Amino acid sequence: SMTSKPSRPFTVIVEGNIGSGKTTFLNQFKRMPEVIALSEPVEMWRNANGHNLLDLMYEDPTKYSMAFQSYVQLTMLEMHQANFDPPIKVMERSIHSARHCFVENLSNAGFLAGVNRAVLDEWYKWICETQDVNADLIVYLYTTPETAYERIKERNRNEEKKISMDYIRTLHDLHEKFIRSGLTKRFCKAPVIEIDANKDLSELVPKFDECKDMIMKSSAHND
Ligand SMILES: Cc1cc2cn([C@H]3C[C@H](O)[C@@H](CO)O3)c(=O)nc2[nH]1
Repeated sequence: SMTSKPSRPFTVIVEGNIGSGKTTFLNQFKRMPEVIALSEPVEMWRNANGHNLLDLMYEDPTKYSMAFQSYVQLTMLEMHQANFDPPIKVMERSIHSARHCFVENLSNAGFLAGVNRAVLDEWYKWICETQDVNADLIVYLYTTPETAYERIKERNRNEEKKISMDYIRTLHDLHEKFIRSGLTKRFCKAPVIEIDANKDLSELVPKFDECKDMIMKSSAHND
């Protein structure tokens, strides 16, 4: 009989604060043929039709938060809908952390007026109701705000020069709430896999390998 191909690959979403080690985690999967690892589309945000929306947002969040988060929502939806052949897709962040961590933060900070937040929210609700933006596993890379901030300063990404410790602490709290409030159950039934990504990289890789094994086992289960 025809086996009905699942509408999407076994989907893993990697969530975590800025500087929590997501890129390092994703790179572990880039070598595996049965996995397609999709990094956050930062390059698209840096060049949206010639505009560096990421830089504009950090330079003048009041003026550009709406344009930036609206474009993030579109690019994240494209990532959710990207269905390649490999049976497993690992995504860096999601349309969900965009809404519940970053949009929430900009709104709380007063950079996103109520009307803008309402429009973003209407799009988000419609997308969740009509598109398949669900996941099979969520991996949460836990760090302290201090560790995250240290790594951001080390990595020294140009647009992130102005990031303050307060911003990272607030984002940390929003990620903790997003992950631990049960909100993720709306788009992923499985329990969140948490990795203590506070360690330095050498201790982290064995943890990544352990997590990779769990992902491979769960996805095999899924077929
Ligand atoms: C989904 C989502 C990711 C994301 C990243 N960012 C920022 C945080 C980092 O400085 C940079 C790359 O993650 O983009 C943001 O402001 N809003 C976002 N929303």
